[in-house]
Amino acid sequence: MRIAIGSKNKAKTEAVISVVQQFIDAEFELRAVPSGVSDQPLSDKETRTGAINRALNAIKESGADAAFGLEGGVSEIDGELFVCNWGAMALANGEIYTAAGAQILLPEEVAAEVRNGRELGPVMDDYTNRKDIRSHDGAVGVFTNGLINRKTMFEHVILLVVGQYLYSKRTN
Ligand SMILES: O=P(O)(O)OP(=O)(O)OP(=O)(O)OC[C@H]1O[C@@H](n2cnc3c(O)ncnc32)[C@H](O)[C@@H]1O
Repeated sequence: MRIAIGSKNKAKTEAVISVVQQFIDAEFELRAVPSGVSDQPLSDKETRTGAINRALNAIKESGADAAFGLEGGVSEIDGELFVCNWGAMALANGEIYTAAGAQILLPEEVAAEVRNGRELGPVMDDYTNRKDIRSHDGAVGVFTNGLINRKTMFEHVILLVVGQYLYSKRTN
């Protein structure tokens, strides 16, 4: 099966490849496609739409049999901001499977910058004094003391997505 991935971010591409290759005989190609949502999605709904758009755009650009999209964002609960993540798998026949990732609270110092219109990626780089956090630990890795990094969190999302795809293909 030819599978496209709608990003070149290593935390995303490595998560998709490491999980999917366990269950599907696949050749992968990476495509940096638009998400069709704002650079910093501000709700679960917008983040999920971004993941779906990335999967659909990757399939359209590549002509692959299936494609994955992963999107990070923030969502607000009772005035506090949580980092949120969504994944989608789109098939050439139009089927779409989606799942959400773990969510954890962002410290108010970080949340305030995002509310002021900055993207979480550069905010996290400034906060940690490190480069390209979004492609490695991610906010989830930083604020769990490295126990769950962004790749591991995305692996869980991909397991949830691929599991639904495999369930739909089961024969009783
Ligand atoms: O290369 P692409 O696939 O675009 O990956 P990205 O990390 O830049 O883009 P996302 O669409 O996943 O995330 C939207 C914004 O939120 C940031 N973001 C989301 N989750 C994050 C996390 O766990 N750590 C740091 N930044 C994060 C990200 O860097 C972007 O600025």
